[in-house]
Amino acid sequence: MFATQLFRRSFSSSVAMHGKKVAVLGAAGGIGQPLSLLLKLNPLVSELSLYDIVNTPGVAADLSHINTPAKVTGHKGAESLGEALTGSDVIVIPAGVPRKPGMTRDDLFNTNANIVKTLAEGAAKYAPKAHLLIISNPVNSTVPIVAEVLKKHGVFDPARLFGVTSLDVVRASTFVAAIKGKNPEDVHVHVVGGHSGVTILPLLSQTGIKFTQDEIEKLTHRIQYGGDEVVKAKDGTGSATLSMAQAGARFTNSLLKALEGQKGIVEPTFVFSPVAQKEGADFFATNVELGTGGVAKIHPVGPMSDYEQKLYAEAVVELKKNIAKGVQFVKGA
Ligand SMILES: NC(=O)C1=CN([C@@H]2O[C@H](COP(=O)(O)OP(=O)(O)OC[C@H]3O[C@@H](n4cnc5c(N)ncnc54)[C@H](O)[C@@H]3O)[C@@H](O)[C@H]2O)C=CC1
Ligand SMILES: O=C([O-])CC(=O)C(=O)O
Repeated sequence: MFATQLFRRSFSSSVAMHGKKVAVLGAAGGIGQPLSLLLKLNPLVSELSLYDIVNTPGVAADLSHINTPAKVTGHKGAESLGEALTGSDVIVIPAGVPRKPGMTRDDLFNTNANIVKTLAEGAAKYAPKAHLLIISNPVNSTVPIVAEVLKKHGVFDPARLFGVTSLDVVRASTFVAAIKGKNPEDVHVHVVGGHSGVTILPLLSQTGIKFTQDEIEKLTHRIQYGGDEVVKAKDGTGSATLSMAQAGARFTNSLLKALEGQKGIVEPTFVFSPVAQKEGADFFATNVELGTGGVAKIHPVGPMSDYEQKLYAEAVVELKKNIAKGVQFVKGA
């Protein structure tokens, strides 16, 4: 009870006037369950619709006993996707397989591309005005897949499609704070680019913190490959789930607050963006101001050191390939 109250206070100090319907697709999974728990505690959520191909009735029954206002419904199997999605304001997608040691995120493409495409088709049909938050990897390709599916259905609005890259920013704060003896909550790192390896570019030069070149190189590598630390430690049983659930709940909460009309909410996210379009990358993560219609203002990358400029060039080369692969998957089908 006390923990619940603490959680609720940390999300928002004011009680929602009108809540939103949030659907979680992949809700029975390693991310889906703790993410759904955190969303059940969020006072801005009036209805929580849990969809998966397995186990959602149990997850929904369990969460529904928590004494917060959000109404919880469970939907299992493809035939129930329509009822799960209809009326959704926000759809969060953590459906799909996670990595095992030795795999890259791109190795998940063959399985997850199909899963995400099917779910995007459902969203286009049953909730064409919803905001879509994509967690499923490889994010650099799954977000373009969703965009192409929505375009095919004539319902693509770039202001309502987000790749969730919040975990990179959460990790960057934690890792920088650890070596500088600071409170991680006080450390803000602008992480730009995409969500895999060299495409993750932490702009440590913008933090105002002094680093040696050795610290910069080690921290950059750790932030780029933070996901691998968890994959290795989980030793074949999956990748980050709990930290991802927290990061995903944080992003969803920020969006919900912006949809309710709160101003000045900025989150890093991978969106259809002009930032790197002249270099050929149509999607790019930078800080984005959120508003009542989703993306309100895309911030530029900002000043970069010579070292960061070199990494930026490497990131864009890889990102372009990942984006093209996603686009081709839908266009070539
Ligand atoms: N964006 C990010 O920063 C991060 C992304 N991820 C990615 O999130 C995804 C999920 O990871 P976990 O939750 O650990 O995996 P998991 O295997 O524990 O859960 C995935 C869930 O998706 C469900 N699912 C599979 N096919 C589905 C379909 N067609 N429709 C609906 N649900 C379906 C499964 O039944 C399962 O419950 C992975 O692709 C992983 O790489 C993981 C961590 C961070
Ligand atoms: O590493 C993975 O495969 C999962 C992920 O995206 C992350 O933890 O950042």
